[in-house]
Amino acid sequence: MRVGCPKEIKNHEYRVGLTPESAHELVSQGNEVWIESGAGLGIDATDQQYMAAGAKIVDGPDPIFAECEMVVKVKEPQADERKKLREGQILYTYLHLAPDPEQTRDLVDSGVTAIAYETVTGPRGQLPLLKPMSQVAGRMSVQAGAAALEKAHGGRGVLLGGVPGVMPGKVVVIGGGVVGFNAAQMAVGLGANVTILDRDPEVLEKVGTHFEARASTRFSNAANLLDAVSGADLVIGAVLIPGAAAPKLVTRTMLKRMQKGAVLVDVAIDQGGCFETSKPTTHDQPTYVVDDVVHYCVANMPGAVARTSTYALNNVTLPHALSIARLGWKEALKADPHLAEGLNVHAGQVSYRAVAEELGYEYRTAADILG
Ligand SMILES: NC(=O)C1=CN([C@@H]2O[C@H](COP(=O)(O)OP(=O)(O)OC[C@H]3O[C@@H](n4cnc5c(N)ncnc54)[C@H](O)[C@@H]3O)[C@@H](O)[C@H]2O)C=CC1
Ligand SMILES: CC(=O)C(=O)O
Ligand SMILES: [Mg+2]
Repeated sequence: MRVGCPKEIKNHEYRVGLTPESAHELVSQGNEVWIESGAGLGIDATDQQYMAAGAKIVDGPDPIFAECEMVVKVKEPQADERKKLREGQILYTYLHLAPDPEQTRDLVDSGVTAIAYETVTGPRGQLPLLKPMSQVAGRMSVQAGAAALEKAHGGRGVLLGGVPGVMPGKVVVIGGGVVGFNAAQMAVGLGANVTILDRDPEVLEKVGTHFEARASTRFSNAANLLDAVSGADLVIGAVLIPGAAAPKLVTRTMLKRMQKGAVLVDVAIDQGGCFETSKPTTHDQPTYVVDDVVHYCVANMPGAVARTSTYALNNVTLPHALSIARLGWKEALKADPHLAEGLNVHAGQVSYRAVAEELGYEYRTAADILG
């Protein structure tokens, strides 16, 4: 198969869909790999390294979208990229369609076969292609929140770890999955006072057993959320209902009860965000203020630590890319029901239930498409 990898064009997105090592694996299994010149520069992977791996370097993204059977990326295709997608082409990348009606419409209109990293499942129902980026974003959320808490950045001037004789900051993590667990690890490590809320008793038990007295757990309902966020210095939004738009758990009314200069980091922003007042921001301008509360809502947090993130991402995306290239998308999805969960759009039809329901499309099951 001819597999192409364009340079990412989202704001401050330095990751790349294929590392030279991944390109080499694809080439050594008999595939052709086309890389846009400069695509790897964000991680210091040069065109020469890709050529040494057996890839062909092309100028600009157009040859890749025009001539490659599969396009491998990191972020959802931006409007300019979507215009270039073709019927029958395979797009393999993060999509986050439920909160994004424009992108969904363009993918449906293009006739592309779009496989979303974030909905591919693992044998125990986990999301293995989302996991490494959630680990990164969870860990980063505490760094981002700690910086935003500084007075010069609009925050209330609290050091999360405190100092001897002065109380530490209060960190509230909503959702104890991968992002939440990693955020809690960092916040606990800094010596903050940490509370994790989730509505899944098994998650509460796992997190409670792991952190023991170093963090508190609370069931997530409206009353407990209001109580927790109203006393918090930093609130991290880390909920997920796979493939669906995030529930708005912290309402505008709750926000008004928060402390002046408190910080919200909404990691769930790529699924629309779990605070009513969240809207996506970029690494260029990561924060804004509503009702005296600082909001950080960057939808591609891992892009800022592109070296760590690109390698962590390629570790989990490459095996499926290899099987799609070897078998073709249809046989690869038939052979692996977990990969089939990644099919979101095919030939003008939406094949992921939560996306179809959220955006009002007819839903056609992947099983039906695969025949
Ligand atoms: N902004 C960014 O750059 C990035 C964003 N993300 C996003 O972060 C979000 C979280 O991802 P993961 O941690 O991997 O998901 P996960 O599935 O591991 O964890 C989500 C947790 O939310 C909990 N939850 C669901 N409804 C809840 C509620 N009403 N109250 C409290 N908890 C609730 C679930 O029980 C689960 O434990 C996703 O939207 C993901 O796409 C991930 C990586 C990067
Ligand atoms: C998961 C995701 O959206 C990201 O890594 O940017
Ligand atoms: Mg994202």
